[in-house]
Amino acid sequence: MPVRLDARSPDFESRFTALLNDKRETSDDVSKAVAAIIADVQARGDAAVVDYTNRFDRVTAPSLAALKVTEADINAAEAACAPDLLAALDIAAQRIADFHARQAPSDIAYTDAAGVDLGLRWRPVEAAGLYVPGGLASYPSSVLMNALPAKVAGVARIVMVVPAPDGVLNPSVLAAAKRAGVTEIYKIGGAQAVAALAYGTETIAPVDKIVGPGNAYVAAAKRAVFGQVGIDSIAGPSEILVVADSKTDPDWIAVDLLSQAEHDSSAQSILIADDADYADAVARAVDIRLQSLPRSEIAAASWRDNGAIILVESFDAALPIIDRIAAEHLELAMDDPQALAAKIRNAGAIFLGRYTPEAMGDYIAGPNHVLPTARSARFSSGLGVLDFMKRTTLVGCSPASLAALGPSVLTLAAAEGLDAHGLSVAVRIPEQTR
Ligand SMILES: NC(=O)c1ccc[n+]([C@@H]2O[C@H](COP(=O)([O-])OP(=O)(O)OC[C@H]3O[C@@H](n4cnc5c(N)ncnc54)[C@H](O)[C@@H]3O)[C@@H](O)[C@H]2O)c1
Ligand SMILES: N[C@H](CO)Cc1c[nH]c[nH+]1
Ligand SMILES: [Zn+2]
Repeated sequence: MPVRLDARSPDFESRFTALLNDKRETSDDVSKAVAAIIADVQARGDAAVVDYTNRFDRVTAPSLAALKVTEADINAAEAACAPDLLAALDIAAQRIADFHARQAPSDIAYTDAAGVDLGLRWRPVEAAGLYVPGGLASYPSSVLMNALPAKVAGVARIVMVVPAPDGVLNPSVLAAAKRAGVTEIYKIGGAQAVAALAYGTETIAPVDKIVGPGNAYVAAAKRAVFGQVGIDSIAGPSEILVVADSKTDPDWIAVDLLSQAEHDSSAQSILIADDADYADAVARAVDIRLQSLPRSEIAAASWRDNGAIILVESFDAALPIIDRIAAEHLELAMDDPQALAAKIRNAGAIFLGRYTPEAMGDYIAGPNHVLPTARSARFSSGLGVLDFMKRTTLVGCSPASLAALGPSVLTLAAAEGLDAHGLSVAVRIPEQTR
C-alpha cells in the first residue's frame, strides 16, 4: 500500500518531509558504480564502453563500431513499422516541432544613451548528445522530444545513444530518429554512454551538451560529467502528482497514477484529494487495474514503495504541499483547474482538467516530455530549444562613449586595486577626462 498522509494530522510535517527526502534517484551505491564506469571509459575508451554494454545490455558486440546504427538499419527499421505507427509519429513530430519553433529566442541589439552599442546573440551548441532511454521500455517519443528542439536550435551535430537490451532495438525508435533527422546513433546506454559522449572515445567524438531522461544510473552520470559538458535538467524516474476533486471517475485517476508508475519501479505517483472516501475509491481502482496491466509488476512496486495519498482540507490548503513536491507532471482534475494552476509555482508540466490525462503530454500535445524530476522543478524546466543554445553578449564603444563612461571605470578599478584595468581605459581617453 502507498503511504497515506493527512495534512491535518500532527505528524504530517515529519511524514511529508520523509516522503520528499526519499532517495529514489541517487543511492550511494549508484553514485559509486557510476563514478567507476566513467573513470573506466575515460581510461579505456571504446573497450570500456563495449564491455559495459555487453554486460548490462546482455549483448556480445565485438567493437563500438558494431554498435553504430547504419543508414540501412534506419531504413529497414522504418519499413518494419506499421503505417499507423508512422502516421502517429508524423503527427507527434509536427506538433512537437511547431511548439518548439515558437521558443526560438530573439537577439538584442541597441545603442544606449551613452552611445555604447550593446547586444546579446544566441547561437546553438556545436554538438549535442541525446540520451534516449531503452532499458525497460522503448521510447520513440523521447527521440522526438530530444531531437526536435535541437534541430530547431540549429545544432550541427546531433548524436543519439540508446541501449538495445539483448540486442533488440524497437524499430519505431529508429523511425522516429529518421523523422527528426538524426543519423549518428549508437546502441549504447547507461553511464557508459553518457561518459562516451562527455569525454569521447576512439569512435565517438565528444559533444558539448548531453540531454535526455534516463534511469538512476543515467541521471547520476549526467550529474557527474557536468562541467566537462553541459547538461539539461536531471530527468530521472517519472513522477505524477494528481490533484483530484471527487467528481472525476476514480478509475480515470487510477490509470493516470499508473501511467507513470508503469515506467519504472522507482517512479512515483501521488494523489492529493479533499475527500477520504474518494481517495479510497481511487486506491481500490488502482488495485483492480493492477490485476490486468501487462507491466503490473513494475507499476505495483512503484505504487507500493513510492506512491502516496495525501488528504487535504481544501485545494487552496494543498498549494504549499503541491509546491514542495514540485512534481514533474501535475494533473489538476477538477472544475476550473486554471484558477489553481495560476497559484502554483513549482511543476514541470501542468495538465488542466478532467480531459487532459498526462499521457497527452508524453506523446502528442507538443510541449516537451523531458521534464525535471526529484523536486528539481523548483529551479529548473523541461527540455526546450534554449537548452541547445547559449548567449553571447556584445559591447562596442566609440571614442566618445568610452570617454563618457571611462572615468567611472577608473574609479571602480582603483577601488578594487586593479591598476591595469584602469590603465586599459585611461590610455584610450583624453587626459582631461581621466
Ligand atoms: N523524465 C522524463 O522525461 C522521462 C522520459 C522517459 C523515460 N523516463 C524514465 O527513464 C527511465 C528509463 O529507464 P530504463 O532503465 O528503462 O532505461 P535507461 O536507458 O535509462 O537505462 C538502461 C541502462 O541502465 C544501465 N544499467 C542498468 N542496470 C545497471 C547496473 N546495475 N549498473 C550499472 N548500469 C546499469 C545499463 O547500462 C542500461 O543500458 C525510467 O526511469 C523512466 O521513468 C523519464
Ligand atoms: N512520462 C515520461 C516522462 O516522464 C515520458 C514518456 C515517454 N513515453 C511515455 N511516457
Ligand atoms: Zn510516461
